[in-house]
Amino acid sequence: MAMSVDEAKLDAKPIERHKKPVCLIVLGMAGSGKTSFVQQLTARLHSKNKPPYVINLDPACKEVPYPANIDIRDTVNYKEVMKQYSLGPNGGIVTSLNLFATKFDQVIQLVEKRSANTDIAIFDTPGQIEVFTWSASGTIITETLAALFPTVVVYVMDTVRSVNPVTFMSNMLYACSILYKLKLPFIVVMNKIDVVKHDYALEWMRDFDAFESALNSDSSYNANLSRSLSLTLDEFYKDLTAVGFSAVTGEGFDEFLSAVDAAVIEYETDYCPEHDRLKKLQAEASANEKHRQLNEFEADYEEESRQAGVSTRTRVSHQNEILLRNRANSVSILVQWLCRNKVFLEALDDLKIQITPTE
Ligand SMILES: Nc1nc2c(ncn2[C@@H]2O[C@H](COP(=O)(O)OP(=O)(O)OP(=O)(O)O)[C@@H](O)[C@H]2O)c(=O)[nH]1
Repeated sequence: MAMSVDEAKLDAKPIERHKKPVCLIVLGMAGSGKTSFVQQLTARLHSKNKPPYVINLDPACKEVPYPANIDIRDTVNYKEVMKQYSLGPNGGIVTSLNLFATKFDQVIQLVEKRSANTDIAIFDTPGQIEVFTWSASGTIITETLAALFPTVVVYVMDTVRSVNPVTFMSNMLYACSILYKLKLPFIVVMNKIDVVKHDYALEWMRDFDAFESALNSDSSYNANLSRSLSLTLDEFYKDLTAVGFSAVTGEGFDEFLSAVDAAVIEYETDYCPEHDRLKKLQAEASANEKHRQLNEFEADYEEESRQAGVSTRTRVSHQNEILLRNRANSVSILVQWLCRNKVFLEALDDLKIQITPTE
C-alpha cells in the first residue's frame, strides 16, 4: 500500500481538488472518543468556514453533541426495533443499521447534492465496533461510499488505555483486521493526547525492543502472544499513518487534515485502479456467465422444438413452456434470448408488439 505520491498533486490543495467530498468513516472501540472526535472535528471545520456534512450512524446513542445533517435515529427507532423483533441491544443496533442501509441511496444523493460546498462528510459509527465492521450493512455502506467518493477509514484509539501493551496490541490487531478487510486508506487517530502523549505508541510501532521491554514485567499468556504478534505486525506498522489528537483541546487537527489529504491521494492512486480492475473482472465474468446461460437456453429450445412439430403456434407454445420452467437465471437472459429468436419475433410481429432489449 506504499504510496507513489505525485508531486504536482501534492502542490494542489488536496481537498479542493475534488468535486466530491471526502468521506471519513469513524470507527473505534467503545469509549475511545469517536463522538468527541467528530464533535471537535466538526467544530474546527465550522470555524474554518468549511462546514462538514455529518451523519450519525449510531441508532442507540442518547444524544448527538454535534450538528448532524443526517441522524439514523430520525429514520429508525432503535427501541421499537428491539421490541418488535424481540431483540437484545446488539441485535437491535444491527437490525436498525440494516434497515437504514436499505435507504442509503438517499444518503448518497444528499451527500452528492452538497458536493459543491462541502469538502468532508463524516460518518460516526456505533460504539460496538463489530456491529459496523463485520455486518452486511456496514460493508454495504462502506463499499457504496468508496465506489462513489474518496473514502478514508479513521480508527480512533484511546491512548490512555493503550499504555497497557496488551491493550495496545488488541487495538492494533483490530485496526489491522479492518484495514485488510476494507483495503481503504486508513488513519489511526491516537486520541486523548491531552492526558497521555502518543509518543510511546509510535515508539512501540517503530521499535520492537521498546515494545518488548514494556512487556517485560508481564509473563502472562496475553503478554507472550502480544510479543509474537508485534513482530508479525511489523509490515502493517510500516504502512500505517498515525496521528496524535485530543478531542478535548483540538490538538492534532492540522496534522489530521494533512493525513486526510495524503489518504485521498492514496485512494486515487491505489484504491481506485484496483477497484476498477476488480469491477472489470466482475463484469467480464458476468458477461461470460450470461453468454453461457443463453447458449444453454437456446440448445434447450432447439431440442424441444424439434420434437414439438413445425407450426409456429406449437413452437411458440413450447417456448412458453421453456420460459415458465425458467432455466435461465435472469430476466435479462430471457429478454436477450427472445430478441434473438426468429420464431418469437415473427409471432410478435404478427401481434404488432415490439420489445426493445435493454442490453
Ligand atoms: N481527556 C480526554 N477525554 C476524552 C477525549 N475524547 C473523548 N474523551 C472522553 O472519553 C469518553 C468517551 O468519549 P466518547 O466520545 O463518548 O467515545 P465514543 O467512542 O463515541 O463512545 P461510544 O459511542 O460509547 O463508543 C467521554 O467521557 C469523553 O469525554 C480526549 O481527547 N481527551
